[in-house]
Amino acid sequence: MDAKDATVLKKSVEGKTVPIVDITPFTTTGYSPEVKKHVATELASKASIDGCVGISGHGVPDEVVATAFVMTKKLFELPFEEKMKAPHPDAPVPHRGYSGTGRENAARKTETEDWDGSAKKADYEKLTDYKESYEIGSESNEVNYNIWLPEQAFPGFRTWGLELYWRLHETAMSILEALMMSLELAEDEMEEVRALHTGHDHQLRLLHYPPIEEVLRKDKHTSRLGAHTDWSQFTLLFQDEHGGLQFLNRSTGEFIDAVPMEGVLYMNIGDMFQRISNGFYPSALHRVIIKNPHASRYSIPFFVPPNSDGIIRPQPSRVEKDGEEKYEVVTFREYSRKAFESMNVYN
Ligand SMILES: O=C(O)CCC(=O)C(=O)O
Ligand SMILES: [Fe+2]
Repeated sequence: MDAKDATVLKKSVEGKTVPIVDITPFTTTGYSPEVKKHVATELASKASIDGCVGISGHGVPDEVVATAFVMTKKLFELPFEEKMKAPHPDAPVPHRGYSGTGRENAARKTETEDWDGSAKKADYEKLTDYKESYEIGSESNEVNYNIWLPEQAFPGFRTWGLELYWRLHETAMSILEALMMSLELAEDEMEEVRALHTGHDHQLRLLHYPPIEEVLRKDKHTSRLGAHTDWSQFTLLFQDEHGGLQFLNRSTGEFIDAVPMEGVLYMNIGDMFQRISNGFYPSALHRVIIKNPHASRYSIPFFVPPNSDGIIRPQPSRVEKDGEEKYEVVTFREYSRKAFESMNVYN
């Protein structure tokens, strides 16, 4: 890609937005297979373009989402010393607890995949994402075990976090069913994919992006969140009213807005489901730009990775349709270890 193309890639298009699909028939009982098939087909046509789609009818009540943002804000408003009572370790595992600003560099992972040939490696090396985060998982995950604040530091936080985790698990599994139906997988293939999801491997992430004036005072090598793909199967995301999340329009090379809308979550395909689907669904390149520099921005992604021993292979019926196997078999453990190492900034 030459320098001119790279300029285009960095531009975003005003007015063009991410498509929306209503998945109510997958989150509510009583719908016929024909109706579900109709939704799955719509999902296939919309989400296969850029690997992203807005989802309504996802089953998470508005009040639950509103409370989630109240709790997230309260968490990050705690004094730094309090938040550091649940520190993320200086290691990839467990990927849990609180990370202060400047620890991650999401674009670094993607840059190694050469999405933008003009990117100056030295600049990427210096760049850090200016955000703070807190990761929550299942209490039964013994590898990625939770790192909690003491109860008195934030009463009710732990109970709330786990409730939200399991609520989002339900939605995620409904979306998985829709995705599998959209790929027309055989029943044994669906069983193989379902078996990758025991429920204990998701990652609920609470995110805070501070106002930008504060960022600029501290360091010029910062971004809200550099362009990257997720390594999950797929990711669900709620963002506040400030917006800023964008996905790459693969045909034009421009980024399009994921506009905040009540009742809509954004779903993006990650590296693993790109492989499972033999490339039918592309892993979505996304970033967070500054829409309102004066305000804090909050978002809540829910990553849906396969379990860590999971073997990820393009499903045979897709390979047969495509006439070639586009990806080699990988284990999620090895894939995610490499991805995590490449994007973390250790002191
Ligand atoms: O904050 C957002 O809207 C995006 C977060 C994200 O892409 C990530 O954490 O991987
Ligand atoms: Fe992401």
